[in-house]
Amino acid sequence: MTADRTGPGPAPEPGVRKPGALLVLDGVRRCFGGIAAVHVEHLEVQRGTITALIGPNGAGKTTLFNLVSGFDRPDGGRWTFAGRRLDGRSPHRIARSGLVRTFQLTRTLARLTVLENLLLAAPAQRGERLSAALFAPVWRGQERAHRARADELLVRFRLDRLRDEYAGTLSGGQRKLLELARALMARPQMLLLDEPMAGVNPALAQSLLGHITQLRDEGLTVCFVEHDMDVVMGVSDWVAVMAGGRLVAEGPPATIGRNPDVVDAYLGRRHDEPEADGADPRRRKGR
Ligand SMILES: Nc1ncnc2c1ncn2[C@@H]1O[C@H](COP(=O)(O)OP(=O)(O)OP(=O)(O)O)[C@@H](O)[C@H]1O
Repeated sequence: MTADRTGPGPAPEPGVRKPGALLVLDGVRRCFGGIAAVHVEHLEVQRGTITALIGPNGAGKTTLFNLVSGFDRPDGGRWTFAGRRLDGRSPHRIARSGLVRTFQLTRTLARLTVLENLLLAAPAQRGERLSAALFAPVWRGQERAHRARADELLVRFRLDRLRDEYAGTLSGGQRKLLELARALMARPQMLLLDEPMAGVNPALAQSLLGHITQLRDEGLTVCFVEHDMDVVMGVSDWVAVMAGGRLVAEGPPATIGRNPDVVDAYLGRRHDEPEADGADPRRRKGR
């Protein structure tokens, strides 16, 4: 289901209920040294939308991503994905449920080729288990399917010419495309992207944004952390704002840009107000 981006949507209130919510968080808390880095009472992510998660440095955005994807453990709370409880599950189980988070290429992955990176990101192969020696034809069929999926993604992201290059030789933007392609090997329902545009040149950033909206149009749900307000306002259907670990506002991008609480807590000025020097305020970073 793709969200209706033209008709009236959910009210712009923190914690608002949404039709077709895919991810639903309740009372999710994480403390470091007695201080709550995250304390989200209620948050729903609507299926088939692009949701930007914004907030000042230290607001808790990355910690929230780590919790939801199983890479960190909460001190309290629960969340469901497509109606299934996922709190307490391992990152592997969560990814298998269809909720996948991208990571920057590690040094180890940089020493593998682009194609190897994709094949390694494929869902666990049954052939890896000893008992599966009995099922060699099944395993070979799976491997063929993974290769076909990798080829499809290499073409989609225009990385096919680079398939045999070491990932470490790619440009910043090409690495981001590879990270996206790796996440898509498992055919997820929802992607969590942490600053997908960081370190990407403007031309490739446009192409990356095009890919993300295209994936949304095909039914994928995307939630991304971003500091660049230009990107946030240009690409997202919905914006959730965190400050001090809490969800302080949410709404469509235009509404969020005019929300006085958000302006105070984060943006510093109204999104649609010109700066004194005449520069477009959307060029300002939220940092
Ligand atoms: N492993 C950790 N140990 C101790 N404190 C942590 C840890 N991880 C995060 N924090 C603290 O939790 C708070 C939230 O950090 P987090 O990185 O989630 O914020 P953020 O919104 O992603 O910030 P940024 O935009 O700068 O990436 C910060 O005060 C941070 O110092």
